[in-house]
Amino acid sequence: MSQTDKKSAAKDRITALSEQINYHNHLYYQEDRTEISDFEFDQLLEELIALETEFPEFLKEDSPSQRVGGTITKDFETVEHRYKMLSLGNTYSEEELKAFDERVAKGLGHRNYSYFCELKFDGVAISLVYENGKLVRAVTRGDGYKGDNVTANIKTIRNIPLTVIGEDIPDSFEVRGEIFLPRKEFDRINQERAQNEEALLANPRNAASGTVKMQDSSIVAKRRLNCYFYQLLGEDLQVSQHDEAIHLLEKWGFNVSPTYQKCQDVTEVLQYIELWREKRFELPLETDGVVLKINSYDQREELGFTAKIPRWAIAYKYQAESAETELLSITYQVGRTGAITPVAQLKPVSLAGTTVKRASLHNANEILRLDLHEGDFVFVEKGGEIIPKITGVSLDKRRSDTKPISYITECPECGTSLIRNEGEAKHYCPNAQTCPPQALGRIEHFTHKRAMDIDTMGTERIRALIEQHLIVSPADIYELPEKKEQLLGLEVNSDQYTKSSEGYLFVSLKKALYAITKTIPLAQIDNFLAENEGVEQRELLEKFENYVRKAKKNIAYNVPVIWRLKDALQNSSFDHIEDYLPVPVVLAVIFKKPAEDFRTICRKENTVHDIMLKYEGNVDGAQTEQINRIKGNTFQEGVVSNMVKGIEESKKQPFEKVLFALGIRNIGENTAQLLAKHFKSIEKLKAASPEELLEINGIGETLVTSLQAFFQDEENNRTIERLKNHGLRFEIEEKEQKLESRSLEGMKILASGKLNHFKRDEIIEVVQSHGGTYVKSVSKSLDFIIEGEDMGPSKKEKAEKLGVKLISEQEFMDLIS
Ligand SMILES: NC(=O)c1ccc[n+]([C@@H]2O[C@H](COP(=O)([O-])OP(=O)(O)OC[C@H]3O[C@@H](n4cnc5c(N)ncnc54)[C@H](O)[C@@H]3O)[C@@H](O)[C@H]2O)c1
Ligand SMILES: [Zn+2]
Repeated sequence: MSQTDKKSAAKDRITALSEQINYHNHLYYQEDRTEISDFEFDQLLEELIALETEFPEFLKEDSPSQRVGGTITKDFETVEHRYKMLSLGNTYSEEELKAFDERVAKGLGHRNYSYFCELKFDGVAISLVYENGKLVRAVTRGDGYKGDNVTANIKTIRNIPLTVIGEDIPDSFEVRGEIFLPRKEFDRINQERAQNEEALLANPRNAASGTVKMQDSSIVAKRRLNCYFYQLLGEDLQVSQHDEAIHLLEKWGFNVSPTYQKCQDVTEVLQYIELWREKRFELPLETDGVVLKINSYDQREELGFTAKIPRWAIAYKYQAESAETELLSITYQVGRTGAITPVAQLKPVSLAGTTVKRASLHNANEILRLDLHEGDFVFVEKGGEIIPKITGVSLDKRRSDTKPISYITECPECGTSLIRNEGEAKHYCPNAQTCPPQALGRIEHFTHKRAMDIDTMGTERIRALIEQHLIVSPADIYELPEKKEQLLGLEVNSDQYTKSSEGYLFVSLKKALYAITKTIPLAQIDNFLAENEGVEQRELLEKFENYVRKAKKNIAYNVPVIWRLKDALQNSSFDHIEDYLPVPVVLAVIFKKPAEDFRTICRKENTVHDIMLKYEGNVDGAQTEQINRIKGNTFQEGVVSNMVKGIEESKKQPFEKVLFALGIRNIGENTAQLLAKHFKSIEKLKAASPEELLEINGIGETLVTSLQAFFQDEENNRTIERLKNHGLRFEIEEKEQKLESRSLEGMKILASGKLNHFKRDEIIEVVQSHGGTYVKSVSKSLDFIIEGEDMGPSKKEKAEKLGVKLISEQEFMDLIS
């Protein structure tokens, strides 16, 4: 290549890299998500810096190599930093770390310096400004020069000192640290989100960053953020070394992670790095490396800064562990809202101490982005995420004849054509009424403690009833008592099943091996599988054969059975899912027939019980026994009568609970109560005009639309009719309407903060039983607010602004007594 060609190629590459880096910076800092790993990101940046160094004429002032990646948002007040908040240089290798040390030695002209090592906490940088001992401002890093004023949010973090007391506190100083979401808290939030079928938070860092930038401080307060501090800045600080500053921070009550260590030279630094490589996973938060800083402030000054980073510090980043493995197939999960999530089924591979067999793929876009083909070899990585993710495809290993993965078009649970709304990443199954996971969501809501309260129908049981076509609509529940006979013997536990993308039923390897073999107890099979966790299926079956021979477990019968299983697997074209076997293959072994014979009856069925109902061939006694061993637990007499009792009991639930149980969109518990009290019967509610509805405080347009849509659907009206015939209450009983007093008549009231004498729900009832109306948000129309402990500052401010009176809990009690 000629010099000019090389130059123009470099120029193009610089432009392309800058664009890419800006794009990923935007995702990372503005949208709190990532599409590539930090390592990949840092490689792009490194390549850019190398090119810009070789061709300085192409270095632009606004190049991402010259700027801190974050920006300021328009949602918060912008504040200028007194001291710039810089980024850190980073490296992933020991050589580069040593090279850094050489640069330091050269810069200072001697080796008489020490390092201070800290872990690199993976959160969000924050600057706290204190004046006269009081926290006056908390600002994000932003673009390094200016950041967002997020003081109200930061004040909700419990261990951040709002006031610093002690001797010699400087009039003004600044403290910097990292806000983070503790791993435990992150897990808790995600568990809650999973239960509510909300999108999961991807990793603790993004979650912390998103939380700090929330507009509502009361939500921030609910997420227990925490903070570690690692820097003190100011004019007349009586310290000349970083370790002294850290000790001062500790003394003043700032949360400092006790993981720091002073190191005399780079060898000690490397030991520190090794010490924490694994141990850091025991810490309560995510860390992604080590930061080493020159301890002496004078020496720091001598070394100075580049445009973006200090020359006296560097971050050593631990590389996320990555592994390569084969993509076996893709399965699709259907959520309770109908959302489809693809899951990559992988050949087991060991990664960061665990065996990985599955990776999340999020949605169809992710599959396109990765350009996944059938049978690809993929790279999996376990970063801060809970579920491993696929970071790329090994193109060298791709066979020439493979097809790109084609996304499913039908729901694997019910066969309905999937839809995808414009602008949304996920596909949905629109069959809300009868698609099993969606029906499950509706019925779980119906039986919930706060609705019909049928606690004898837990999720597993409901799922079993739906999957075996005994219920789809809530009204079907009340017909179960007449079907006692059918209930006995139904399969309950369906965790043992899964489905392939084509809708074929798969059963766990454990159950399958148990069913096809003789005289090997389930517990022993379980043990065998646990000991061979991570062994790929084909090899696993070899091992199982050896196990049978060695343990002398009916070799004459069992070994040929294992051969038949291997043959049947080899000759069938079903997807491959680790830990599971296709049911047609298992049936083929049991009935000594080709798996093809079972193909059709095993599609779109949820249990072996159902499949056998469709099977027309002969079944002898031994085979029946084998089939029964595949099945999960079954409904027994005690369970059935218990369930029936719970169902009968639920008929006594008051109208407001029934109304809530119907699951009308946007109608929560309180609204149901409000509507029930106001209209007193479902007929009157149904007949109400939009105007009538809107007159009720707390009822808005959205609710009116939801109600109309609900009653327009004939299916819903049929359900109501059926429920009525079963004796459920669709009107208020006289005694429910009795009032305790009229002392709050006509008043609109809200309680905020924690009350000492009433629970959340109780206060609503108390207000209503004295003739008042409980209102959920602060507005001008309120008569007063009962101020509890820790009432949110933003709510209080709003109330004051609107001139709404605040009264204490005691004053309220006086009012009603
Ligand atoms: N994957 C992506 O798409 C993507 C995109 C942009 C950035 N990134 C990653 O994010 C990082 C962005 O770099 P950056 O500019 O935010 O700098 P940085 O995160 O690499 O380093 C500076 C920051 O480290 C933090 N830090 C944590 N512990 C510290 C300690 N003990 N002492 C001092 N500082 C500490 C501070 O918040 C400081 O602002 C890079 O590592 C990059 O890989 C990834
Ligand atoms: Zn469906």
